[in-house]
Amino acid sequence: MPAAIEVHDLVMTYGDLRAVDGVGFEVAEGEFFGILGPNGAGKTTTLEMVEGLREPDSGTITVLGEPVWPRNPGLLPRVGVQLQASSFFERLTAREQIHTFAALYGVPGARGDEWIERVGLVDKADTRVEDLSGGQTQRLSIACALVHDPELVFLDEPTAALDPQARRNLWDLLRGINEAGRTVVLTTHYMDEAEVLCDRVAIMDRGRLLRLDTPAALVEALDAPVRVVEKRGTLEDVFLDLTGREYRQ
Ligand SMILES: Nc1ncnc2c1ncn2[C@@H]1O[C@H](COP(=O)(O)OP(=O)(O)OP(=O)(O)O)[C@@H](O)[C@H]1O
Repeated sequence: MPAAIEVHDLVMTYGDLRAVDGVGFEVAEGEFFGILGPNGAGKTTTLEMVEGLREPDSGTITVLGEPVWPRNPGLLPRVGVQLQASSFFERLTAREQIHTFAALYGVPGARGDEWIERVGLVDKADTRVEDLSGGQTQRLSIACALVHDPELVFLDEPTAALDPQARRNLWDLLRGINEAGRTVVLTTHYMDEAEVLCDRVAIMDRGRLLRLDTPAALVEALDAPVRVVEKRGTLEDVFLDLTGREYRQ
């Protein structure tokens, strides 16, 4: 399968700090790829360089066969990036926000309405973005990243502020777009999320890539004693069984 992303020997320093220190990896087309690592590992910096938002000190990056730096406008319609809430247009409602994104990408506003529904924000469509909760804002930012049906999607901790209902719904949504052939790259702090969703994960720490493999192979290779507990489900499964999977406000 051709590579959607090729990264070689990426370096980014902030003063004395090597935030990203010789990172290299490939992501195949159609792959669901996760980047894991503790706070400050260099995940966001890596992602921003791969997205073409930040210029690396050194190293090369190719996305969908094209270089990402200097900024490559040809890639914009083919790639979706979940922006931080601070990048929203001020004083627009959720619907106006996503319609604006749709218009920028030249897709019909109706597509924005579909996405409002898919992320469970119909009741909040007429609410201004600054009055949305953290989880609602996050769902809107994901919808805005996907409204133009990009071939490749980047999501930075997409489920960080979400309740279990929204998290599971987002998992289903991301799995769906991946099964439809889209490449998905995300960072996460949730191991269960990485295990359930990702074909392969890269584990970073202190700017370096420590391991890269399928979740199963990484667990298999674990050279440490583990406590084996037979489980029928997780506490989260119980919680969702009791409280349902519908989006909450
Ligand atoms: N603009 C910047 N100026 C200076 N240092 C920075 C800057 N951006 C990031 N850093 C530092 O670079 C390191 C890597 O940060 P980065 O945000 O990439 O980590 P991360 O793995 O995404 O962390 P988290 O899980 O907390 O989001 C951190 O030590 C951070 O403090």
